[in-house]
Amino acid sequence: MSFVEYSDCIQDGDVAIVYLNHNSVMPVKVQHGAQTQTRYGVIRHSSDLIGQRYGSKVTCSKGGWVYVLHPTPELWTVALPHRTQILYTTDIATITMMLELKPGSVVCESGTGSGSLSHAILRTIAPTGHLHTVEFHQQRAEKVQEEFTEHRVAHLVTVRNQDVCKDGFGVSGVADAVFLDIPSPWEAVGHARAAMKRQGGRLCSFSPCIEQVQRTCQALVDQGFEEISTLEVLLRVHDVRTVSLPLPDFGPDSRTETSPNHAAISLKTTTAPREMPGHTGYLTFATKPRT
Ligand SMILES: C[S@@+](CC[C@H](N)C(=O)[O-])C[C@H]1O[C@@H](n2cnc3c(N)ncnc32)[C@H](O)[C@@H]1O
Repeated sequence: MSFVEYSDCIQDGDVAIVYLNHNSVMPVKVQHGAQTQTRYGVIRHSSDLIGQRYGSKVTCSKGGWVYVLHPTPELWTVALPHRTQILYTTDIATITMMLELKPGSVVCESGTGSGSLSHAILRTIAPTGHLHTVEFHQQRAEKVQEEFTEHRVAHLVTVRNQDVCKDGFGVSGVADAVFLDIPSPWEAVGHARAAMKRQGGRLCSFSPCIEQVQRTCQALVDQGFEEISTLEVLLRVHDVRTVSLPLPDFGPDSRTETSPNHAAISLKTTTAPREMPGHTGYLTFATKPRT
């Protein structure tokens, strides 16, 4: 098992994702002799997990069942232990596309936080890219390093425990893309520029408040970035429902003298929610031109 390579069967030492229902998934470190308690009863790792195929339905001791899934960055995002606010897949998908990430990309990120975005970046840039991620909170930096090792992606990432606004990313002239998710990104824009390749690259900054965006955009202009644009990604989930619509009434038919038609038809359609309490943050993108 690795977050960047698929395996068929569950092995001792893997991190598997136990799916209880759509709103409840949990990561499990698979170990010979260990047990995991769920609301459906106990899962015994040696007999229930090791050697089974990923995707199997496993019956727990109380008779209820769960699915055991191969980890992916998307499942990790909904299962990971939170140490901070995290980015979710709707924003992550847009960030990946707009930063033009691909296998082989070199990326700088700060702060690492709980590593939600980092895992998605690693899957995209594998097998030849590298992520330099900077986190100034020591325990968070250590915990995420431990997780990268358990998820077998540590060879693709360097974690630095330092203040990105004071000390930068620890590399210069190597990054194709930079991502910032810190309270004062404008203080890190100069370091971001220094970390990027001479031939240019893309930058993204995530901020919940528009005042942060304004200060970041000003810093981007001052540092010579171009194509600066800010967007917000809102997910609109449509409800499928059956509606009844009256057939159009064009008046009496003069030839047959029949009365107007008051019939209705019933059909399936979708409706968007009237309100979307979906604000996560603003994504500001910019391009560093070739120097
Ligand atoms: C909101 S979290 C990042 C979440 C992350 N994007 C994820 O998806 O899990 C912000 C992180 O930035 C770190 N941070 C804030 N200011 C920083 C700085 N100047 N240098 C390095 N890390 C910083 C915080 O300690 C925190 O862990």
